[in-house]
Amino acid sequence: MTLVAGVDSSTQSCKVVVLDAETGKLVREGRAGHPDGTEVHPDHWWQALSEAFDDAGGLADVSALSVGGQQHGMVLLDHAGNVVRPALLWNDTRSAAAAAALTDEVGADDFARRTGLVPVASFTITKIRWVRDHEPDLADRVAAVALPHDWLTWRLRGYGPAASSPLGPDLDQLTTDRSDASGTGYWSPSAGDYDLELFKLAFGRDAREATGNAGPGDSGTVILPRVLGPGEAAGEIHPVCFGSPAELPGAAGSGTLASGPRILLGAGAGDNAAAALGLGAKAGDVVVSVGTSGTVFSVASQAVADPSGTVAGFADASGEYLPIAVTLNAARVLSSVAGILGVDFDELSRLALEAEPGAGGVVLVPYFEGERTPNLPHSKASFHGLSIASSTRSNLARAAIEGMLCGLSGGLDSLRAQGSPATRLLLIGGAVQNPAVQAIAAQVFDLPVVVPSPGEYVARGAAVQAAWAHGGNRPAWPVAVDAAPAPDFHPEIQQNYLRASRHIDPGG
Ligand SMILES: Nc1ncnc2c1ncn2[C@@H]1O[C@H](COP(=O)(O)OP(=O)(O)O)[C@@H](O)[C@H]1O
Ligand SMILES: O=C(CO)[C@@H](O)[C@H](O)COP(=O)(O)O
Repeated sequence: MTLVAGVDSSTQSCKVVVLDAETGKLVREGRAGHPDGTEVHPDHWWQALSEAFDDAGGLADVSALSVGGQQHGMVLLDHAGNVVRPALLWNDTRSAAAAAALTDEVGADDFARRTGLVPVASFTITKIRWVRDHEPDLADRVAAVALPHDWLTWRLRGYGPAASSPLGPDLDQLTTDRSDASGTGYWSPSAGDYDLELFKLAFGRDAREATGNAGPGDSGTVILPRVLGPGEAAGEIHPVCFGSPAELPGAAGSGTLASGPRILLGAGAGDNAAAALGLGAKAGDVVVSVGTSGTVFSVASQAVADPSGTVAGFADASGEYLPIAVTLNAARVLSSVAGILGVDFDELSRLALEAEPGAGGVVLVPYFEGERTPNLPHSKASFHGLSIASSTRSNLARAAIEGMLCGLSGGLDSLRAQGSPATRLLLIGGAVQNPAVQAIAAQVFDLPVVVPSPGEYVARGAAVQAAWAHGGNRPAWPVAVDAAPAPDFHPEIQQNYLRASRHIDPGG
């Protein structure tokens, strides 16, 4: 049996799946946690990756692997391959003013036409502008800008700081893929190329794409990862990328990596594009993921440019496009409200299902972390419609789930407005295991809802890339369905939510 592996280096944790390349059947899996916060040193991801490999029983029998990961996180490297500062993640909103400035300088229409995006604080381009303006000494040291999956792939191939990597700091070996490049704000899905003018506008320095050939760096020019195509390989895992076998962090799994056969490394992908691959999403499928972020996306044959910025026009990992709307407030809304109520997730679910659709008029606009769609980075969460009679624990629990899903339902409407056909909705992500989330999704979305069997679909999509790079063809593994809650659309839930949203204080 040929085995392939996929990684999801996500916001809260690192997950690894090992699958049968022929059938896509799960053979074993592992995971390790990431630290909290919107600013994280990439070394934590590296450590978690090593632990997750160990937890998954090592990679000795694996033929190929690929890395999916959280998008947009800014990893800055100097000439010696050192990380210049902790990465600013997709949910770090400090660059909101930089986003507004870049939008003013270029114009929303032109930005959308050139990159498929209108800047919000999540996108990498706003983060490099923030560093230019707030940390100029660090900005001067920057020799390359990468994303989380790019950096992990580079490290797995054996590159990194001289003291802690077998092959040293060759920045020209950095790679990425079109799905993750399309979330930077300086890569064009329609042109299939970097927009180096935009990079220079944001960071004040020239940039060029990595060549893949070792050579002397050109001192002032910033290197951007070489963009690999679908099915392409980035290289191979270096047998001692985690250090010499004796120094490995967690001997068993990493030790087998050091002594095992060569492992091909796929291109990797942004997590949402990887999930689309893992689900085998087709035209008409709309994927809703409820993890740290809330995302609603579909696979499209044409690049999307929405000058309102509601839909981001990413590229996907199969050669097509991935229109997407993303909220900052998803699974953590449920943990926050469960914390307020002093209950666990099971009890939150029981309470929410006890209340009537519409939660007795109680609405939670859940902007605990500010918001990205709509672009309200400084806003805060607020409950609306509370009366003595309606202020019950059940209504508060239901309002949390309804509010979280209504943000995504607005995204679905915007995807449709951009031309995405929508015939069914596939529900994935950690919070979807909550029965109330599944049942309430069937009331908030006006589409048949399908819940694929529980699984790490981002990691699975990365494994699709690994199998594709290894065997030369994209595998078509089946996806089992776990549940299909009966359609029970209640339009008043969204109407009440929209009414309450009009009263939001933008803050700032
Ligand atoms: N039964 C549940 N009910 C609600 N939320 C849950 C439940 N199980 C897990 N979660 C939440 O799902 C999130 C993890 O989902 P995941 O998709 O792995 O996130 P990410 O990919 O962003 O790291 C956590 O915030 C966790 O609290
Ligand atoms: O910002 C985006 C996509 O644009 C997020 O989807 C991140 O990619 C993080 O994903 P999770 O870790 O929440 O899965």
